[in-house]
Amino acid sequence: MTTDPRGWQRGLYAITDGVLLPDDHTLLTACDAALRGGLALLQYRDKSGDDARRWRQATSLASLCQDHAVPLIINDDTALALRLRDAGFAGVGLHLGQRDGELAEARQRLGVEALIGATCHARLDLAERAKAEGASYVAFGRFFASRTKPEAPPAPLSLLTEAAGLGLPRVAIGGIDAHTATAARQAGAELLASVEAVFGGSDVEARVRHLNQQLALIEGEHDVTP
Ligand SMILES: Cc1ncc(COP(=O)(O)OP(=O)(O)O)c(N)n1
Ligand SMILES: Cc1ncsc1CCOP(=O)(O)O
Ligand SMILES: [Mg+2]
Repeated sequence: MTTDPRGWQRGLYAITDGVLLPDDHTLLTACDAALRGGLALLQYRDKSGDDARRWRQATSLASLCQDHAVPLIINDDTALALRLRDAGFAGVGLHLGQRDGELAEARQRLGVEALIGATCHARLDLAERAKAEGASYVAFGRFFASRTKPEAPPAPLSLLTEAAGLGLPRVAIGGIDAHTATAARQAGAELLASVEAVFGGSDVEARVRHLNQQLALIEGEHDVTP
């Protein structure tokens, strides 16, 4: 699905935000720029509760992600992910928090191929349960101060190292930027999830390229951008 030879399991995971990207044009322009900069995954996270807006924006993003061969992950909403899949979009996945519905049921409804991620906060037991219920990746955090979700419970970086034995890609979230990404990656996170560092300023493509360069430096690679 993704053009990155390492697939969706490693790299930058951008998450949209209804405050930073308030209208369709801003959302689509910024996501297109982020995809050009090089993403492993893109998540549509919209808390508006406006079904028409959510369908309109999700279909546009699904089409964009398909063009870039990057999976689109739908936050919170199993029904929306299913509806997109049934409309013929490829590479549509789902991210569920602890209060967003049953992961096992979502896995059954979306099928074995779908990417489904789970929020595990600072708890390995939640990650083990998510794995047993069919999660494709487990997300921990927040690891650093976050203006997007300041109330998210804090987690220690050591948790990422402890979670290595799960054998699933580990996502680090919460205050991930070009500086903090280093520590999260070194602690073991394969995927670095970020809202503000990606979408919190102008020239989103340059911001993503800079983040990817930081990740490449950590790994001693020359470049991870496409
Ligand atoms: C990759 C990733 N990790 C964690 C979250 C947080 O999910 P959740 O706890 O359900 O909180 P909301 O995002 O729904 O506010 C996430 N969205 N993505
Ligand atoms: C959704 C979510 N869950 C835990 S922290 C967070 C927000 C991440 O946003 P930012 O990268 O701007 O800190
Ligand atoms: Mg949620």
